[in-house]
Amino acid sequence: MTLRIAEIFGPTIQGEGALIGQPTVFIRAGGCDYRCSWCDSMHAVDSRFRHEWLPIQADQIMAEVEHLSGHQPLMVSISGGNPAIQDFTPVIALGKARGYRFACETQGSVARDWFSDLALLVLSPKPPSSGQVVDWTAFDACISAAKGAETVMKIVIFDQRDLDWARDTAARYPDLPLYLQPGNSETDPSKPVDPQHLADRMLWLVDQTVGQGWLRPRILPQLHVLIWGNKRGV
Ligand SMILES: C[S@@+](CC[C@H](N)C(=O)[O-])C[C@H]1O[C@@H](n2cnc3c(N)ncnc32)[C@H](O)[C@@H]1O
Ligand SMILES: Nc1nc2[nH]cc(C(=O)O)c2c(=O)[nH]1
Ligand code: SF4
Ligand SMILES: [Mg+2]
Repeated sequence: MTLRIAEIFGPTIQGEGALIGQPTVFIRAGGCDYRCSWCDSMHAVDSRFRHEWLPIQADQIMAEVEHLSGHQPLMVSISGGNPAIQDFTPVIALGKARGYRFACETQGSVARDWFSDLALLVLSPKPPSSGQVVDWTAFDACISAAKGAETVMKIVIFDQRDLDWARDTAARYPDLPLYLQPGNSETDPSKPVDPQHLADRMLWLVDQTVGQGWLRPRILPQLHVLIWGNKRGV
């Protein structure tokens, strides 16, 4: 069975959320059931890039991960696109047998049995600014599919409306650790990011959460964007 993979890269550091700073290899699956207006990974979403998504077998994927990591087991993040539209069971089984651990980033629109094989499931429901509408039944099915696997929620915030939405969403899931990250409005890899702009976005988000007495979320920037801008494969 083959999977459609847009890119495999690393080791780099996890730039977002619960595992920020942790050495990680990324497997970016090709294809997504969403079209977020601000998606920073359209090369793994838009079918215009489909010819770049290699059909590749699970053992070839793990061979590349092992090659990149010098055969040192580490955290592997399965992202995309939406990796949940494909079956990563064999990749995770091969990797775990060799000591690798797996995290997955998904928007929570498709539940998979293999979520329970993960060390961490990152569910990132999409706020109004994305232009997408969350199917909460599917989202709840993702939480159930994770079974015992650690599950966190990470929400991207562009504006006040997103923040109000995140507060309501967080209240529905009082037991999920919650991460907020400011949205990056410049996703063109050929354009530089302005570090002061990113800092200003963080400042606004901290002011509007912690500053207003909402102390539940952890608020983190995209560390990889601070380091490498919108460069691909980092
Ligand atoms: C590219 S997505 C791929 C995984 C999955 N489709 C999802 O959205 O969770 C990985 C993470 O990047 C976030 N993301 C995408 N575009 C972004 C942007 N412009 N600014 C900040 N975060 C962004 C997503 O919300 C998600 O948490
Ligand atoms: N360094 C780094 N950290 C990340 N965290 C989530 C990413 C993603 O695109 O899923 C990502 C990515 O592309 N690079
Ligand atoms: S769900 Fe994720 S990969 Fe798909 S369009 Fe939205 S941000 Fe991009
Ligand atoms: Mg990314």
